[in-house]
Amino acid sequence: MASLKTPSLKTPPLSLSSKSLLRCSFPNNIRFSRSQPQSHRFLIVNAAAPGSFSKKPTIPTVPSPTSSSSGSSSKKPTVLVAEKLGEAGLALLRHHANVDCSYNLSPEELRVKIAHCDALIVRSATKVNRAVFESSGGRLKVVGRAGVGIDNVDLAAATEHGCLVVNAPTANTVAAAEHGIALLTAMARNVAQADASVKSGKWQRSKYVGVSLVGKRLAVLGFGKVGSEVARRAKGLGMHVIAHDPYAPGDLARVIGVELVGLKEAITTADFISLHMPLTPATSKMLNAEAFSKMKKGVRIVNVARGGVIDEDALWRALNGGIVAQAALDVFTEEPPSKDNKLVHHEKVTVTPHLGASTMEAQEGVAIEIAEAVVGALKGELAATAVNAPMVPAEVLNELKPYVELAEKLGRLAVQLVSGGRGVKTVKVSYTSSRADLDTRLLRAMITKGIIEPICNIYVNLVNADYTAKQRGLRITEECIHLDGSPECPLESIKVQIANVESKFASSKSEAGAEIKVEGRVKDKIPHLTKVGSFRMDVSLEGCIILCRQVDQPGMIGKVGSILGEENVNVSFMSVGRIAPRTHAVMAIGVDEQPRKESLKRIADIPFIEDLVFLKL
Ligand SMILES: NC(=O)C1=CN([C@@H]2O[C@H](COP(=O)(O)OP(=O)(O)OC[C@H]3O[C@@H](n4cnc5c(N)ncnc54)[C@H](O)[C@@H]3O)[C@@H](O)[C@H]2O)C=CC1
Ligand SMILES: O=C(O)C(=O)COP(=O)(O)O
Repeated sequence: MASLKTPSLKTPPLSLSSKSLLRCSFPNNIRFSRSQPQSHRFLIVNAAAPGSFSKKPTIPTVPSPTSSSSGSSSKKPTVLVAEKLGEAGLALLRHHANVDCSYNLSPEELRVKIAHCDALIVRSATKVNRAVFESSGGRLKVVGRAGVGIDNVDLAAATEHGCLVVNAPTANTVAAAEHGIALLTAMARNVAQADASVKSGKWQRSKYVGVSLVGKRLAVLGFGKVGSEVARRAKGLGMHVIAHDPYAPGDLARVIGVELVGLKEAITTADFISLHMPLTPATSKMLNAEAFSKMKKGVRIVNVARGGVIDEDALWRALNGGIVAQAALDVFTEEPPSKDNKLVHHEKVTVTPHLGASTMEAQEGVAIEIAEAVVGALKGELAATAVNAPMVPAEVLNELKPYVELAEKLGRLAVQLVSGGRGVKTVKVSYTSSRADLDTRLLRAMITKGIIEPICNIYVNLVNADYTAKQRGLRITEECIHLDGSPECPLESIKVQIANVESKFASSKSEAGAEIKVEGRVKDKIPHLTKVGSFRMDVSLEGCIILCRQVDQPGMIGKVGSILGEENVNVSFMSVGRIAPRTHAVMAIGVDEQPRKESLKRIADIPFIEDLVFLKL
């Protein structure tokens, strides 16, 4: 028995740093729950650069404006590396792309250069703002952030421009955690101040008496990759560690022996606070005057996250007012901080110049991680670390690949049946599946691509599909018709319906005449068209298709076939769908090349052919 239900869309959790920054919008009627482990997330971007390296899955895409098909250096994509990157990463990039290492570019120089680049790699110092995307003229396909924090990249602008943003979220975790611990211990024992004092010829042993860490309460704010590694190490130092993170998994905390608590409890009870959350609108100035006023007198603060999560003026006042005994800061709201920055010069503050990720090991690792992600994305392969697009697990992607092709082609066919391509606003997609947890994001994106690209000059990919649909007022609703059956096959069929439009092929409308309706399925991994309007057929979706409506009678196939033969048009398949014998039928003819207008007219003029349309796939 078939039952109707809205798809339950199981999507993996976002990279923790990206969770609150993801700005992809989805239609109102669909809710996404995120539940799969984050280690196997992948995304595909429609950048079609030449490919001869890995055999990872790709999806069929339209070539990007800069794509090429040969391996010659002039045809290779160009990658601008705007900040220092480890040699191993550069070597990997050079293998697949022309690499322009231009460091310390001014914003103007970056905007000029970017128009000639397919990818950009940055660290934390380069502001990749809207102007950068606008200056790229659509050529920029990938921004690689060689590190974790992506607060220096305008994700909304990237998404609107169909540009994928990837980061390197794992390679510098340990380095950042070690730096956090280094600052914690150095601060507690006044190492930096004492060092400067000795070097200036003094010997002030009583001035630099420190505080012990053992038995003290450390509150880790942001219990993600870095925060949890800091917690692990602090436990080793004998500290009592609590953590606050609204999204942290409780089981990881339990394993490490850390108690997850609310923000209030964390900041009011801690002797030490270590910050490890991303900078987002929600975390901006999270430690402000109000927060400081609630803290235990004499609290000590470490920040290896982002300067912006602290209200720096409020911290300065809290230091002077004796609430905060000491602070150790690796990061600042403005970097580098101005020469007269009050915090930098405060005697109770230890500072480093954003060194959290700066170990030899971390930089080599980050460079490789980002180079692989960027090269892969340029080739249309999977990106495990996309931060501005929905991500699909690799195994799901492999399985869905032929259905992804089917989805795009059905969208492309349906929109070509609309008179003048005008008035396409309401699209309903129905999936028939025995899977209760069918992930349709990729399919919906490709249907959107198929519908939008033939009618307007917009490049649509998985990154900007939902955004582009919304911009164009295109409302796509989805339903999943659940079948009892083997869940081996992810999808039985996909149906695309476009409502409230004129059709240039009347038979493509449903019985009620309200919507243009096309339906397809995958057979032997090949997408097939199985229904147009009320007419069943079975044609593989390759090349081009001629659809003819005729009065069903003997000899029609022969007549059409002869004309195509005379016109030297090669037929790849033919299929006739009819409601009942000798009534009306729709003939679908697959052709390898586009027939001349005159050839199509000769077919249309055959007696009893009532309607004809030519469709490109
Ligand atoms: N100083 C440096 O050189 C480095 C700095 N970082 C910074 O550290 C941050 C964290 O890095 P990872 O641990 O790798 O990222 P992550 O994504 O693994 O962890 C961030 C955690 O913060 C949590 N979070 C989000 N909003 C929060 C809130 N309002 N309150 C408390 N927790 C919240 C998230 O749920 C997540 O668990 C990065 O975003 C980056 O800004 C990272 C590496 C090096
Ligand atoms: O990975 C991060 O978030 C960092 O802050 C490291 O920044 P960097 O790449 O050293 O400029």
